[in-house]
Amino acid sequence: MSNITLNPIYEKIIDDLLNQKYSISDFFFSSEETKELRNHVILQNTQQDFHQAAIGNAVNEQIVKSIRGDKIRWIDESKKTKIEEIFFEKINDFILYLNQTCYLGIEESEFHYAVYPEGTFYQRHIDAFKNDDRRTLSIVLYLNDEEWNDDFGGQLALYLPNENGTENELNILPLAGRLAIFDSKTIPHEVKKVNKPRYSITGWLKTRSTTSVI
Ligand SMILES: O=C(O)CCC(=O)C(=O)O
Ligand SMILES: [Fe+2]
Repeated sequence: MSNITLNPIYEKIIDDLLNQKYSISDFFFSSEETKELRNHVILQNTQQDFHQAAIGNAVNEQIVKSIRGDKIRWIDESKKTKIEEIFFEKINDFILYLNQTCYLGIEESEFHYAVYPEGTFYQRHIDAFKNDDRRTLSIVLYLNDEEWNDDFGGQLALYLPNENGTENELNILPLAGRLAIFDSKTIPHEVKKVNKPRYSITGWLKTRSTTSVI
């Protein structure tokens, strides 16, 4: 650990994750980087490269839409553009830091762009799949414009368990450049209905599977 330079932004995220299983950071990416990623996602969306997001192996589109209405496009890290390269450089540096300081054993990551058209939402859920326990940390970077407020909806609601069995609902506004990170296996969450298009990059840091039989 001696050759790791202490990074205060990463340290704050790690402290939060250890103490409360989620962290909200407004300083991970610069406003310039956020703006470029935002322009990129808007341009791609106009080129209609996005498709209706699925849920597990559900096939009925009407049922899927009653649970989640976002449209997504997976990012291929091997074909990254200049701004995506900056995104992955920062994320991969953070993964290295997590592995070196917390021994998390992150071996893989996956990210997609997401657009929530007006009137859509994502009902309460947990990100880890029942038959695949590799998703460890969920990461969402919001790419909306600066003046997003409660009237626009689209809050990320985290449902945080209390010791007495009740839970607290924490509502997070999807502000430009805001990074939300939370435990993929234990934190139920939802995206409240949006009143105007909402843009983000969502992804997961994954460990080696502990359930698969080789
Ligand atoms: O966009 C968000 O705030 C959360 C998205 C989400 O929960 C998901 O894609 O699994
Ligand atoms: Fe989720």
